[in-house]
Amino acid sequence: MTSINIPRLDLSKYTEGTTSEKKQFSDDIGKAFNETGFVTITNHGLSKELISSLYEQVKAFFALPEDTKLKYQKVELAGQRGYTSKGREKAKDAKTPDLKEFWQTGQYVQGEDVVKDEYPDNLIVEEVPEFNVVTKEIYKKLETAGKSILNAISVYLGLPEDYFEDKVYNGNSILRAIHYFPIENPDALPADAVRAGAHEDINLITLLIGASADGLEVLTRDGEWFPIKAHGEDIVVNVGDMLQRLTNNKLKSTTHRVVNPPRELMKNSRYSVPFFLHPKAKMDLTCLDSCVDSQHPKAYTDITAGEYLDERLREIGLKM
Ligand SMILES: O=C(O)CCC(=O)C(=O)O
Ligand SMILES: [Fe+2]
Repeated sequence: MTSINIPRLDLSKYTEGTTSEKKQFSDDIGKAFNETGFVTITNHGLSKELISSLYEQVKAFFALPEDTKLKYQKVELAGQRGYTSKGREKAKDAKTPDLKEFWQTGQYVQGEDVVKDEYPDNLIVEEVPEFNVVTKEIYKKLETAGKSILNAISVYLGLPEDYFEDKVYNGNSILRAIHYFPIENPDALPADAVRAGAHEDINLITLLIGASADGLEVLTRDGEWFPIKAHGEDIVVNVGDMLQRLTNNKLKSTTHRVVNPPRELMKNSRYSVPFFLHPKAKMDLTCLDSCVDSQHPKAYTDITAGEYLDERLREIGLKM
């Protein structure tokens, strides 16, 4: 069996550490992103209490009657805000939709910014008022943690530490609360139906709360699936396709999936909350000069983040 290194890193060593601790963090996360594209993070600024309260509210939302949840489904927004019901999203090359339903919250735009008119408004769940409050707080805290991680990555890449700052300010990031719903009769499922089919994330980096429940697996370079084991409140952070593209494959966007539990546990729900950190649509994803040389010829055409996102949302069935 392949063993892969998914290091557990302390983010406070970067945000509050000495010069040498900061350097160490950049080196460690850079190396891990170069090899497998996954790390787990502690001291990320989200308290245990905040995370439990998030789960409480997420459970309360998904427990609402389907009719109520469907009030918040806006197909014309390609699932980018509000509710997406069962059976709508599938992994890029899959035939059968994932066994999940989810909710998406977008940016809370600060100040006067042209993106205010580009982004759809967030939807407010009237029936569960606290859900709106806690998802907003989680959005902001994960965005802050994500920005620190991008700073550390910039240092690793030899870029100015603030390279991503203006690109992700008021960026198009999405917080997604996912409910992998109970399956009462596993025999009735199509043979290829899974909680989340093998895929790569589209965005720059993903920060995931909820790794404590089993099921998340990454594909190793030897073609074996390797389960991610994280401690209770750890956050799993991985590289998405936008960062892989910008770095001309120096940082790896690794394929991952969520497998179904053993039959006897199919009746249990699984919840997870990924934050997909996106830049503004106008960010240029042209491969960085510093990542292109004769051993690493430029692997991608030039594209902006907005154009790339559009292309990808079509592939997963969310955009027509
Ligand atoms: O639910 C999980 O653990 C991972 C979900 C995921 O990979 C995704 O939504 O992109
Ligand atoms: Fe993912």
